[in-house]
Amino acid sequence: MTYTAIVPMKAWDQAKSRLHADPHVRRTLAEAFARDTLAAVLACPEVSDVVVVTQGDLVVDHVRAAGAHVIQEPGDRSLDTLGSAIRHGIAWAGEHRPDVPVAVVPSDLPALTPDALGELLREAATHPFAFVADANGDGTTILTSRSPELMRPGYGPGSAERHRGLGAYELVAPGALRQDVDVLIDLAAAERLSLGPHTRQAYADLTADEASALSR
Ligand SMILES: Nc1nc2c(ncn2[C@@H]2O[C@H](COP(=O)(O)OP(=O)(O)OP(=O)(O)O)[C@@H](O)[C@H]2O)c(=O)[nH]1
Ligand SMILES: C=C(OP(=O)(O)O)C(=O)O
Repeated sequence: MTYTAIVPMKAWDQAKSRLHADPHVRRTLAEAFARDTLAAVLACPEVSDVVVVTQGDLVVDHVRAAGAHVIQEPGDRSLDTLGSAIRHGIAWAGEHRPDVPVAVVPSDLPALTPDALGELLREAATHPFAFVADANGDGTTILTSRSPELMRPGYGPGSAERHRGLGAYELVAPGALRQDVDVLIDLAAAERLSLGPHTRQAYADLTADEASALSR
């Protein structure tokens, strides 16, 4: 069973505001999380197409070179920007791969690995609609459905409860699939699990001043 993966990816200079870091550090980390997440999704044997939805020009160049499809979000979007980005991805899947299962994979999972994702997607395929709660338990990382038509994204604060309410089955998943990075403490938790190579390098490359400002 293969999947269409939909990866929402904010422009790197706009992403990860809750890290409360210097703009250069924030952008560098956001880019590294996104590159590691995308590399893991592209290398996952259960994924046949990867669709990245973004407004970022640099993201577009990287994503095309990496071998994924790109959907550029229109500028005039509703307030629910993550939801509308995902809906663009679902529309692509509905048009091009209507009978293929779908997985939404946010681009802030730097500990994600192709094998862990593959195992999860095989388990998810036994449920019409399913989700993975984030490491805190209140949010959602990965959301899956057996077809684009069955996908009901409810991302945003408190989304685990919302996805349960929408009938999604809660998948048991290892930390690598649950550890999104929203705030600094999440980065330390992802490091304990094992960071992807881009994030490991970006973290190691922080100057002593940047690292100490980040942890303050
Ligand atoms: N294409 C697109 N992706 C988004 C949008 N909002 C969030 N995302 C992506 O969805 C994932 C989960 O979103 P968040 O955890 O809120 O990440 P974020 O918006 O970068 O972080 P904050 O600025 O701290 O809210 C991240 O990988 C983001 O890149 C959006 O408006 N458009
Ligand atoms: C988008 C979500 O949350 P966060 O921004 O906290 O990752 C979510 O969990 O649905």
